[in-house]
Amino acid sequence: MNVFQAGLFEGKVVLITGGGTGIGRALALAFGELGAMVVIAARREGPLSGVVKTIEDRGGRACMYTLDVRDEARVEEVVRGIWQDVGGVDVLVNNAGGNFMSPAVAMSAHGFRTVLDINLVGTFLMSQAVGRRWLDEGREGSIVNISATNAEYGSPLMAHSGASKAGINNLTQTLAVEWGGTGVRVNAVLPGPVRTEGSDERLWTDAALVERVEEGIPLGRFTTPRDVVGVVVFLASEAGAFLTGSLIALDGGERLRSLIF
Ligand SMILES: CCCCC/C=C/C(=O)SCCNC(=O)CCNC(=O)[C@H](O)C(C)(C)COP(=O)(O)OP(=O)(O)OC[C@H]1O[C@@H](n2cnc3c(N)ncnc32)[C@H](O)[C@@H]1OP(=O)(O)O
Ligand SMILES: NC(=O)C1=CN([C@@H]2O[C@H](COP(=O)(O)OP(=O)(O)OC[C@H]3O[C@@H](n4cnc5c(N)ncnc54)[C@H](OP(=O)(O)O)[C@@H]3O)[C@@H](O)[C@H]2O)C=CC1
Repeated sequence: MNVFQAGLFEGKVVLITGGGTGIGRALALAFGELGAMVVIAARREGPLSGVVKTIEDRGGRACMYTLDVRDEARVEEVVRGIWQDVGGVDVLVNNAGGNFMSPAVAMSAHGFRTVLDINLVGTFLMSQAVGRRWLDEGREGSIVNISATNAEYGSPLMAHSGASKAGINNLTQTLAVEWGGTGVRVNAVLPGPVRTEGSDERLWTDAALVERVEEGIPLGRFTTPRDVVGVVVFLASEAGAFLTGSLIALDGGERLRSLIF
């Protein structure tokens, strides 16, 4: 992260959902190193407290809330608590997400809804709870949604995830238009495949599949959490001040692989 100025987010509060593991953890540690007050929120206390401790051990500031992004009442309670405890939020990263592999014909309606609820409805609820306060206070803010390249060109074995991420892309652009007048920016990053705790357990379990996918990526490797950090920090910073409604694919060209024959 040393391409970014030290103290870039000094005085700013950055709220990251799903900040206890994977991409969210990498984001939390990076924003902590850049001086932000980092607030992380997810269901499990264990991973969250580990990240808070690491940030504090490195001299940064952080706190945590347990919440399920599908629970509207709890989302409102947590966001109200954040406003009381640390004075508000400057950057919201909607990173919490769920996925599993299943052919569409075998997927239960509950399984489909579960992923839609976490990814799309959760992103809406968090954005609404934070955005309402920004609009009421005339306060500027930046939302970065973690989408995925499976939002585009179909999403075999991940019908729920692809549909939810396509919804996130559209929601990103709608909120960018509705809220732009008050200085609220809303953007999305679309990573390609990333190796993380959650995805290794649920998606990248087959070594042959991983190898095949990796071979098809023009830049020759999976996206890393560090790649995601660079783009999210850029979008949330002053360098991204004129970007809103942007959907940035971050996949080493993986989504274009079908163009090579
Ligand atoms: C280009 C690359 C594209 C990749 C894009 C995106 C990648 C990622 O998102 S990776 C992130 C992976 N991390 C996670 O998924 C972490 C969070 N995940 C979870 O908590 C669970 O996996 C969850 C999504 C299933 C949600 O958990 P929970 O709320 O506890 O839901 P249930 O366990 O009660 O299950 C609900 C429903 O879904 C069915 N189901 C769950 N897993 C599977 C599976 N592997 N195969 C088929 N069906 C599954 C489950 O059976 C329930 O349905 P019903 O049985 O009909 O009740
Ligand atoms: N890995 C990949 O290949 C890709 C991932 N992405 C996206 O990146 C984001 C992060 O995923 P990744 O780091 O890989 O996976 P992880 O499973 O490591 O992280 C997901 C995080 O979301 C939290 N979470 C899940 N469900 C909920 C919920 N209902 N309420 C609150 N928090 C929740 C989890 O914490 P807890 O269980 O404690 O709630 C966990 O910390 C997701 O949005 C994912 O879709 C996008 C493209 C590719």
